Amino acid sequence: MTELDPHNYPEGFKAGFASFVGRPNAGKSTLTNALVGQKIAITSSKPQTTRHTIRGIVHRPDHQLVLVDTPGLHRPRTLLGQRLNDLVATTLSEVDVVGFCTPADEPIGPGDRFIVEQLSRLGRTPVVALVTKTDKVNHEQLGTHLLEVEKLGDEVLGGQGFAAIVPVSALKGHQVQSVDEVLTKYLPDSPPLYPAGELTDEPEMVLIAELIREAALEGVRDELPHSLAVVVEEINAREDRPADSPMTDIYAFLYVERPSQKAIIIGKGGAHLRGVGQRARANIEKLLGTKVYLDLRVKVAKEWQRDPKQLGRLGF
Ligand SMILES: Nc1nc2c(ncn2[C@@H]2O[C@H](COP(=O)(O)OP(=O)(O)OP(=O)(O)O)[C@@H](O)[C@H]2O)c(=O)[nH]1
Repeated sequence: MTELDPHNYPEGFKAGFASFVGRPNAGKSTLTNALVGQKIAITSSKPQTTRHTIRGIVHRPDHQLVLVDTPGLHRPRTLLGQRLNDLVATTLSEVDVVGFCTPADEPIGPGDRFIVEQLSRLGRTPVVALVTKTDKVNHEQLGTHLLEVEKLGDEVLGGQGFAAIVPVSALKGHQVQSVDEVLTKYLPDSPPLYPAGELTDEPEMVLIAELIREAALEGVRDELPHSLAVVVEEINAREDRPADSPMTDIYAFLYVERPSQKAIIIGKGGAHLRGVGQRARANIEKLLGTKVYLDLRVKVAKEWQRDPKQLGRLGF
């Protein structure tokens, strides 16, 4: 990685913000990770795991692209859904370019149209279509999908349609570079916005909560898809540790809506919760680079998805 000093950067340097939107599961987090080159956003095979705006930062010698990973844009159903959509709208009005992600292996549907309609209200912000997961289709299918995407852009975005259409496979690393180049075209001339080496500005607490939530949902997603919230209460560096072997103590609560869900999270004889602790700890140790002691408590918070006070307390 090239060291960049905010006061001393190459002439013509560009820096700015981009955001990926698309239906749940469209591949936004995976693309963010592929661009940044390290696991930052949380990916999963089930929709709507990304609740927070997590930024990945792409550092290159001549530009810096700050990615804002938004939750799946969708029609609001619960209050939580409404908050997510507000978050998406606020985020999108502040970025330099939007990447609309649509998976190559799924037909363009009403969900895509709904999202592009929302994007058409953004005014001057350019929208680039990113056709994701191209490794899952053959050339012919890809061609058909690209034409459909073009048609959608022309119909909904008016005269110009999408600013560009780029096929990409984040999983195979195919065309990831092109996505970076196309998005960078729309960034303003600017000094670097973040120091080199910084990959995300999301507070550690939120990243850790996401890692615990991801571990907790493993194996029980069908039973608890949206009923789980994780709050990290405390992160402390353990005192009296040798300098070459630091340890971090982390205390977190897992909130579910019903006692039956608490039983699922804890599992028979505590087996599920033990597994959650082990999986989450391994990932948190990678994130922090220290050994971790993880204390997890499960609590029932009824109907938290619909209660504004609870939502505020849980950080939404
Ligand atoms: N084959 C293939 N699978 C992919 C690719 N990109 C993402 N996926 C898979 O698609 C699923 C969803 O990917 P995510 O990156 O979590 O999707 P997302 O849009 O961030 O999802 P939400 O957080 O629900 O909005 C995961 O199982 C990924 O492994 C790709 O390029 N090729």
